[in-house]
Amino acid sequence: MSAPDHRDGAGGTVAVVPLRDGVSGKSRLAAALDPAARRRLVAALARHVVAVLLVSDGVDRVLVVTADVPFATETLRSTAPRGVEIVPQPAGRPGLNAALDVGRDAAVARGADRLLVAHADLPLLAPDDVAALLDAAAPTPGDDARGGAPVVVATDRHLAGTNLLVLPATANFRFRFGEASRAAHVAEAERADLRPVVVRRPGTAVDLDTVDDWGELPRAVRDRLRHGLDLPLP
Ligand SMILES: Nc1nc2c(ncn2[C@@H]2O[C@H](COP(=O)(O)OP(=O)(O)OP(=O)(O)O)[C@@H](O)[C@H]2O)c(=O)[nH]1
Ligand SMILES: C=C(OP(=O)(O)O)C(=O)O
Repeated sequence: MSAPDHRDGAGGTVAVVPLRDGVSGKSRLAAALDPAARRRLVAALARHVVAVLLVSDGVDRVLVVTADVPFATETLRSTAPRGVEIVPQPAGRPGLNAALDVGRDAAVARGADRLLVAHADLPLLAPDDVAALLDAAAPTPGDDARGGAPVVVATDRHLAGTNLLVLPATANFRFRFGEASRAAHVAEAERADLRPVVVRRPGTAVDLDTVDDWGELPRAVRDRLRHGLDLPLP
């Protein structure tokens, strides 16, 4: 069952997508793609993730947090009319975890009761994946009495990182993206007395960081991303 639609009012589930600048991202792909191709790739991937979130049941709003507003604006030009909002990341708050704190503040200010953090580099993400994460989450954020877990961690294919994360918007939960973040987020949920569940599905587990990740993508997906072409929505 999908969450109620709060598009016209306060509350609901707000997706927060961190997006790095158009120059430095995807540095680990430098051996496979030149800077212009990496920029096209980052843009096409971000458009894909945002487009999936915008059509997913249960997602009420999409915020993209970035220090590079011109890049994000250009990247999302085709999706912006459909409701994505770009939130500037101040220069004094650098890094991924700080970006998410900025996004959380913005989401709470817009009345969010649940956050869905989604990285902008998930080429196989589909609306069914988003639905599965929200189904695994407690219907009332922070309350698992009616089934579902307050914190849902969607890990990567190595079971090491976190590609998406569902949590109550106002929970005392520190973002711990970086090395071994799957275990760090599970520990953080337990510290905050919020039951965590870890989910691993093909659409949520495949992120694009390394040359190995690039090589494992279906050829048709690689060809589109190399040229900055949008990925088809399933
Ligand atoms: N706003 C913001 N987003 C970030 C930052 N660092 C990473 N991201 C985003 O967080 C997600 C995961 O990024 P990573 O895979 O850790 O880093 P990356 O920049 O994509 O790639 P590498 O250069 O290889 O580390 C992607 O959506 C990035 O765009 C940051 O400092 N600020
Ligand atoms: C920062 C993370 O992602 P990535 O593996 O994309 O660097 C993480 O998993 O915590």
